[in-house]
Amino acid sequence: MSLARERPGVLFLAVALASLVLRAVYLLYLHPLASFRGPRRAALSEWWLYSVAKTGRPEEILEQLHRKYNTRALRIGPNELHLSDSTLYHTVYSQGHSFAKHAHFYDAFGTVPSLFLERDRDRHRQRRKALGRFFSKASIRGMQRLLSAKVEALCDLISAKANEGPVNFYNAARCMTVDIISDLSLGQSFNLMDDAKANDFAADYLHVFNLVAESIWDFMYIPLARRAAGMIPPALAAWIGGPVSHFARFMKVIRSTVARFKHAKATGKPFEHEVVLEALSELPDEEMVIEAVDLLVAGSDTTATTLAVALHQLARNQQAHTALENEIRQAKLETAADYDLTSLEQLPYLSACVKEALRFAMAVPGRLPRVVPPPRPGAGPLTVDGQVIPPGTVVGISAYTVHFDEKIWGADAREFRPERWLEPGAKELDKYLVTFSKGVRQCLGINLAYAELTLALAMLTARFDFTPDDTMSKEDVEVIDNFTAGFRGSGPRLKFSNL
Ligand code: HEM
Repeated sequence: MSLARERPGVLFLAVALASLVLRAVYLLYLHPLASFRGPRRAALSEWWLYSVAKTGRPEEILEQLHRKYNTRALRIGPNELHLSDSTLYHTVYSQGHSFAKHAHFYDAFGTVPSLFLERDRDRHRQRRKALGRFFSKASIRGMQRLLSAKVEALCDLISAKANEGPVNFYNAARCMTVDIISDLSLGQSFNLMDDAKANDFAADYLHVFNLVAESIWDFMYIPLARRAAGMIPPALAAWIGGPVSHFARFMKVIRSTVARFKHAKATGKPFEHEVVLEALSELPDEEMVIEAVDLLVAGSDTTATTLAVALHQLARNQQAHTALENEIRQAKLETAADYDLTSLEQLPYLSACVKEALRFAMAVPGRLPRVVPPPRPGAGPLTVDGQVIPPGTVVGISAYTVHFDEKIWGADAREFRPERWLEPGAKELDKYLVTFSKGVRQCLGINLAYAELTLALAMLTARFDFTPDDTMSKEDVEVIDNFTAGFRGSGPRLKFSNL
């Protein structure tokens, strides 16, 4: 009693220390995950996971730890496990909605529930239905002219710049994918390709995507950071300058496009083609804005990274490059009209290159955390190596784990080898191509991504020879994970010559 009155600070510290010690004892010895192996620091707090994420290469670190602790269910947080058993992928990411997205992880992406963030089963289904029609295979085929016009514009730009030295192909691909998704979603292309003055294709808007990517782990593990960022008024953002002001401008453009869309709809003036906003027109303005932002972010760098990795690998792998070139030449693709998606999809080597690029580049390489549901009648509990994973545990399996699993792909799992998709039994491999995740929350943009990759690989191979820029460093092409993959340095730079 007297200590509380005379030295309240000391008492407070003693209580705080005791509760920390008690919490540590609970987490290490009494928690339902106490028997799962992993670093002690991981069991004690989420800061360990934050520090691992910030290295940019969390998947490699987790892979080493699975080996070190000799477990396929590694404890990576107080209540989280990373699983390295590829056969469980379809259980965790299933057609049923039973494994829900983990709120704490996904809150980093925003607070307004977009399709990507919605956790309510029925609301997600409704939104998915509304948007799904637009991104169906048939609908994407219907947009083929728009897509090939954009790929052709990229080829023309590269052709014009080919004599000026190597091209930053990663940025070039990003400009193209942003132009495509902005046109499809908003009915108004950002025209980044038109703004690209030099061979580095360093359009201002790409800084916005860099900013989103670079902040994601801070926003995830430091909630205060995301709240503070959300409160920056536009005038202050403009004053801060750099990527923050680009982001404010980006939001302004989207808000005014949504307003313009609503006005055009009310006055009966249609857009040149059907746009995604149409499917969302019943939503409140802010939800429309956030959905458009999500589509722009989800539908640009992901495809661009995959395309950049594909071209870089083909530039390094003469055998694969020649095989693709021969197939494209024999297909006699002379005018833009010959680049018909249905016909291109029949070209086996091209299709193998697209799949191998999706496997090897894995534009979303990491774990997608889900919460283990309570057991359902008739279904057994989630079990790894004989250990039952308690309901309420957060679990995730990385695409990196599945795509580099030698039991599935063989000893050359870490090599870019399109031929693996043409060998006997290759059909079985489709199941383990998890780039877009699987089940009810799998990517909405699969058909669009496949179409862009197919058209771009075909057109670029038909028009150019390309080789790596020999001034590129290892760091330039080192892939890092900011939820979506990016590069530590410039990304692939390639020398193009017209064929
Ligand atoms: C190679 C390119 C792409 C890759 C690798 C990719 C990957 C993924 C992955 C792994 C998810 C699941 C994320 C999670 O569960 O947290 C996802 C969801 C999503 N993707 Fe993609 N994506 C790509 C292209 C696109 C494109 C072009 C669009 C544009 C429409 C798009 C829009 C979305 C949306 C809206 C979701 C949320 C779906 C839902 O929760 O129902 N993605 N994507």
